[in-house]
Amino acid sequence: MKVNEIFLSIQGEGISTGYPTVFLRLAGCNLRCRYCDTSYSYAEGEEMTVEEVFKKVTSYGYKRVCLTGGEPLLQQEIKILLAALKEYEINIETNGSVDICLFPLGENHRFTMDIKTPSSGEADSNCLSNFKYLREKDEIKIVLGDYQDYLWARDLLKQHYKKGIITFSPIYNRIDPKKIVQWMLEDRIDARFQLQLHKILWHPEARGV
Ligand SMILES: C[S@@+](CC[C@H](N)C(=O)[O-])C[C@H]1O[C@@H](n2cnc3c(N)ncnc32)[C@H](O)[C@@H]1O
Ligand SMILES: Nc1nc2[nH]cc(C(=O)O)c2c(=O)[nH]1
Ligand code: SF4
Ligand SMILES: [Mg+2]
Repeated sequence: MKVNEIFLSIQGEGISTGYPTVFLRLAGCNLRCRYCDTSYSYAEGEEMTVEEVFKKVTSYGYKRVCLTGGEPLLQQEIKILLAALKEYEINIETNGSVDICLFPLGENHRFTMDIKTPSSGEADSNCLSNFKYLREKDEIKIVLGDYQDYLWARDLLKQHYKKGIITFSPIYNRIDPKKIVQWMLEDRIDARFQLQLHKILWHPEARGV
């Protein structure tokens, strides 16, 4: 597996925000979101065997893992890793462009699937058939840069949403986060608003946190 970084921090995003979590960031991505805060993961990485990754991830003594990147679903070996970590609570941050039905998940594992909005420049990459494979416990994450993105996302959800926990969040430093809250409440949207907690606690460009 090509690994960009492995570190222990607290989960800064999504429904497990605040819990100690081991982060496994795989290298390489098939998209180029304009706002991407992790472009250092596109090329930088070290080849590690699944056994080496397993050893490192389990060495921290926490049973909560965030598998991210780059795009983690581009590396087939994650299937072996997920099987080895079947008792671990794992969320897989995926960009929504990869067919998730090729990665059936166990009870303790869930997807956090982005829907790429127009501001990302990658809205044509969304694999919309993924909506039918998401379960109640999976997350659908929508990162917004402006009102156009919000309207676009609201309409897309109306058409395609089936199951899963929806979160809205801002592109960091691009939009006043309060505006998103205001739009959600005006439209009586029953979704979760979130900020990237790690960027509040540490420098927004800090790595390994
Ligand atoms: C770096 S990506 C890696 C996983 C996968 N490639 C994806 O896009 O979901 C992890 C999460 O960070 C979010 N993200 C990246 N840059 C961001 C930024 N500048 N502001 C807010 N969220 C950002 C992405 O939308 C995604 O939900
Ligand atoms: N603390 C912390 N929480 C995170 N949740 C998702 C992250 C990611 O980069 O995918 C991330 C990250 O980079 N740091
Ligand atoms: S898909 Fe994720 S890692 Fe890839 S460019 Fe977009 S935000 Fe960055
Ligand atoms: Mg991040």
